[in-house]
Amino acid sequence: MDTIIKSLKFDEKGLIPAVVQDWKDNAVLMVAYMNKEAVKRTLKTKKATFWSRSRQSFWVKGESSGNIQKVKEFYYDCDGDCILIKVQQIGGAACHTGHRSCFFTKVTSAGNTKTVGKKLFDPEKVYKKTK
Ligand SMILES: N=c1c2ncn([C@@H]3O[C@H](COP(=O)(O)OP(=O)(O)OP(=O)(O)O)[C@@H](O)[C@H]3O)c2ncn1[C@@H]1O[C@H](COP(=O)(O)O)[C@@H](O)[C@H]1O
Ligand SMILES: [Mg+2]
Ligand SMILES: [Zn+2]
Repeated sequence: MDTIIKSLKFDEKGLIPAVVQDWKDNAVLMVAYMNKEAVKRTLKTKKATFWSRSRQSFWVKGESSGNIQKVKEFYYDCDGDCILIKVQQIGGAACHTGHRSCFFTKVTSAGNTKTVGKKLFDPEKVYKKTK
């Protein structure tokens, strides 16, 4: 565990980005940040755990929606400044908007934006209390 932590480069705020991919079809689901403790918790519990910059707290993805991410594989890149986890996405959708992936806004070649894919759940219903 400590060897892994030492191989990772955390930024000046103690964070490292983590790309989350679906373990079956490699769809890119979301990007979030981990600190050292979030990396440790993710490896130990096999549940994707991040540091939420907006909430300044640990965030076990799915803690309120139930859409947890079971970690199947854990990678870091050549220079240790980015994590890649392959997960089994419980509930099918990673994004809090109800989309499967956070990357549902496509910039077209003409320079416009287009929403890709459909919502798999209604966030109003899944996240009962509003932020
Ligand atoms: N559920 C999500 C969620 N799922 C995916 N993402 C994406 O994960 C990234 C990190 O989100 P955060 O705002 O938590 O953290 P951050 O990026 O460090 O902070 P910001 O600077 O973006 O505000 C963003 O790109 C989001 O699009 C989510 N971001 C926030 N949430 C919120 O997290 C809470 C718990 O949700 P569950 O984990 O699904 O139970 C709810 O309040 C949700 O609204
Ligand atoms: Mg963000
Ligand atoms: Zn999202």
